[in-house]
Amino acid sequence: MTQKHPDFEQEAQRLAFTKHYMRQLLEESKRDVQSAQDSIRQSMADLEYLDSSLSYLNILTNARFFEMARDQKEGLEAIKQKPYFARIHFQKEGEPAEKLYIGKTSLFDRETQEPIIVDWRSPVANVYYDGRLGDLTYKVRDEEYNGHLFSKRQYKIEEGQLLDVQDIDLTTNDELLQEALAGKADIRLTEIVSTIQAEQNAIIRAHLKQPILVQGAAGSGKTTIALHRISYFLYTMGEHFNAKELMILAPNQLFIDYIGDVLPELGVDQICQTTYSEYAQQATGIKLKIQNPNEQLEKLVSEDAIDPTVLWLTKMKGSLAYRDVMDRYIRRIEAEIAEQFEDVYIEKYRILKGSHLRKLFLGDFSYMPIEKRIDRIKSVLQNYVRQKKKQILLTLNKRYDDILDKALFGIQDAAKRKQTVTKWIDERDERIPAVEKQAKSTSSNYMKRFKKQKIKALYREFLTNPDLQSELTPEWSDAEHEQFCNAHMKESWALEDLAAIFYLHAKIKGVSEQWKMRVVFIDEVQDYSLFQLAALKEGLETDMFTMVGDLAQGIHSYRSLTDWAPVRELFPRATYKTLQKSYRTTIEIMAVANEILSKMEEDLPLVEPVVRHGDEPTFHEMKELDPAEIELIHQQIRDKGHRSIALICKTSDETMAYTKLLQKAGVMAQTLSESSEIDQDALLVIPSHLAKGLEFDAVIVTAIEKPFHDSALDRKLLYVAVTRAMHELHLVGSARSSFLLEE
Ligand SMILES: Nc1ncnc2c1ncn2[C@@H]1O[C@H](COP(=O)(O)OP(=O)(O)OP(=O)(O)O)[C@@H](O)[C@H]1O
Repeated sequence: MTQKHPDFEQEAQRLAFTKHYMRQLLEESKRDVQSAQDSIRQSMADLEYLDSSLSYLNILTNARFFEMARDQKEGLEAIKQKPYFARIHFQKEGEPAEKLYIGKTSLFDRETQEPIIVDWRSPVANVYYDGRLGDLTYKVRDEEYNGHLFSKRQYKIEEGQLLDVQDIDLTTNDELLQEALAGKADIRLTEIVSTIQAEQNAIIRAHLKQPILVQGAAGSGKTTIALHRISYFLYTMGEHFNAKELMILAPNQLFIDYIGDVLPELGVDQICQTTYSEYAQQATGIKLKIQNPNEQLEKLVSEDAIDPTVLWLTKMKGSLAYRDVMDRYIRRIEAEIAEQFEDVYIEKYRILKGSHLRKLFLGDFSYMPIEKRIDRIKSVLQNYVRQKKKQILLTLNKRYDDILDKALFGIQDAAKRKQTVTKWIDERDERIPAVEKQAKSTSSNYMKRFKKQKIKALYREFLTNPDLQSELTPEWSDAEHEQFCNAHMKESWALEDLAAIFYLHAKIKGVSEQWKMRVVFIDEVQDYSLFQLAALKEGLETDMFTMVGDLAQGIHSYRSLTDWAPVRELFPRATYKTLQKSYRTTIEIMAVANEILSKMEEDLPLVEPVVRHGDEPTFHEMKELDPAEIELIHQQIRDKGHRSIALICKTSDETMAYTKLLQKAGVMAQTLSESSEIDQDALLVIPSHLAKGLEFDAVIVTAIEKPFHDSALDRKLLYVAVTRAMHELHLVGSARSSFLLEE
C-alpha cells in the first residue's frame, strides 16, 4: 500500500468541513424551495380578492426566488459526493497566499465571501491546468496578473470519502490521469475536468470570441474539449450569450445520445444539439427526404468505386465554386426584383421614384437578405406615403380654397357663381376622400408585385432548367451540363443540396431569430464540405466556430475536406491547433493504429499515446464467422471487467448478417444503428463508419469475408475501427494482411 500523504488528516478535516457547510446550505435551500412554493400557492389563492397586479407581482417574485433556491439545491446535490478534485496553493502578486479548492462549481462562505470551492472555469483555476510550479502569469478578462504557484494537489474523493491525496507538478504524467484513463468507457467523460491537460486546456480557454480549428489525433480529446469549451464559454460569456444561441453539430443521432448526458453534468442545459441535416431543414422549414450519406459510403466501401457522375456532382456541390453559382443565381433573382421598382404615385402625384427604391434595394440595404430588404422598403414606402399624403392633402385643400375664393369673390353673376362653387365643392368632396383612401392602400398595393420566394422550388428550378444552368454556369462543359440535368430529372435530395438550400434561404429570406445561432461547435468537421461550412458561416453571420476534426478519419473525404488550408482561408481569424497525444488507447493498440496511419496519403504525424500499457492486440484467424469463437473472445473480455464491447465490421451488410448469425447461436448481440439505444450488456455490432466518434472498452474488428484494402478509404475505415478501443483490441479475419498488417 502506498503511504498516506502527510497532510491526509488535515485534508480529511477540510473535506468534512466543506461537506458540513454544504449540508447546512442544502437544508437551507430545501427550506427556501419549500417556502417559495408555499408563497406561490398563497399568492395564487389571493389572486381572487387582492388587486390582481399585486398578486401577479408576488407570484413572479416568488417564482424567481423558487428558481434560485432550486438551482442552488440542485447544484449542491450534484457536487455533494465530490465537492472538489484539486487544490492550488497560490499567491497573487501583492496579496496573501491562498489555498484554493477547485471543483465543478463554486461555493462561497456566506459571511466572509471567501471561496470554499472555486469553479474549474474561473480565471484563477487556469493556473491549475496551465501553470507549472513557480512564478507565472494568468489572465482575467484580458488583463495579465503575476503570481506564484507553490503546489498543486489532487484528491481522489468517492462518495464523499477522501481516498487519496497527491502532490503533482508535471500534469502529463500524473496518477489521476492514469487512473482516469484506466477507467471504463461508460463512466468517464464527465470526470475529465480534473485531468484536463495543458494542451487541451489551451484549446478550451482559447480566445472565445475567435474561431478555432483543431486537427486532433484519434482519442486526443477533441469531443471532450469541444464539450468543455462550451461549458467554459457559457461560464465566462454567459452575460452576453444565451445558451439557446449556442449549437453543437454532431455527425449523427447516436453521437448526440452519446454526448447527451455529459453537457448537463458540465452545467450546460438548453444548448441545441443536432446534425447539419436536421438543423438546415429546421432553420429553412423545408423538409426533405435526404439520401443517407452513409449509403453512398457503403456503396463506395463494397464496390470500391463510385459512379463518376455522382462523384463529380458531390464534389462540385460541396465546393465554394458551387456557392459562387448560387451567388449568381441570387444576383439574378435580385436583378429581376430590381426591375420591378417603378415610380410610386398617389393619384397623379409621383411620391417616390422607382430608381430611389431600387437604389435602396441594391445598395443601402444590400447587406440584408432579399426579403428583409423588401420588408424594409415597405416601411420606407409607408413613411413616405404618410408624409406625402399630408402634403398632397394640404396642397389640394389649399388649391380648392383658392379656387373657391376666386369663384366666390370673382364671379359677379350669382347663378354662375353658385354653379361654379358647387362644382368645385363637389369635386373637392369627392377627390380628397379618394386621395385619402388611395393613400391608405398605396404601399400594400405597390408591394404586391414582390411575391415571396419558394426556396425549394427555386432551387429545383435551377437543378432542372437547362437554360438557367447554362446561364449560371458558363464554365461547365456541355457534357457537364447534360450530366447535371440528367442527374436531377427525378427529384431526390443529397446532403450536398442542403448547403445550397440553406444558403439560398439565408440570402433570400434570412435565418429567423430562433435558428440564428451565434456560436457554433462542430465535431468531426473533416466530414463537412467547404460549402456546408461557408453556408453556415454566412447564414448565421458569425465566425464564432469551434471546429474539431481529424483528417485521418475523413472517411467521407470523397465529398468533404481533405485539407485544412481552405477552412483556414474561410475562417481567416481562426486559431489553428493540433493535438498529437491520444488519451484513449494503450500504447500497444496505438502501435497498430500508427502502422495504418503511416500508410495514408495525408501527411499526418504519428499519434503519441499517453504512457499506458495494455494487452497486445490479438489476431484470430477465421475464414468464416464462427459465433462460438467470437463469443469466447467476448466472454474473455467481459471476464476482465470490461463492459462496453463492440464488434466492428467493415460494412452494414456484414453488421446485419453477423448479428443474425450471432443471435442464432445464442450470443447476446445487438446491431447498433443510428437510432438505437445502447445495451451495455450486449456485444454491440456496428459498421466502421458509424463507430466514428464512439469508444468502447474493447473492440473486435472483423475482416473475414471482406478484407480492408490498401486504398485511401479502407485505410481510414480501419484506422477509425482500431482507434475506438480503449483497452483491448482483437482482429478477426482470414489473414493479418486483411488488416493491412505485416504477416
Ligand atoms: N485529459 C483527459 N483526462 C482523462 N481522459 C481524457 C482526457 N482527454 C481525453 N480523455 C479521454 O480520452 C478518450 C478520447 O476522447 P475523445 O473522445 O474526446 O477524443 P476524440 O479526439 O474526439 O476522439 P476521436 O476523434 O477518435 O473520436 C475519452 O475517453 C476521453 O474521456
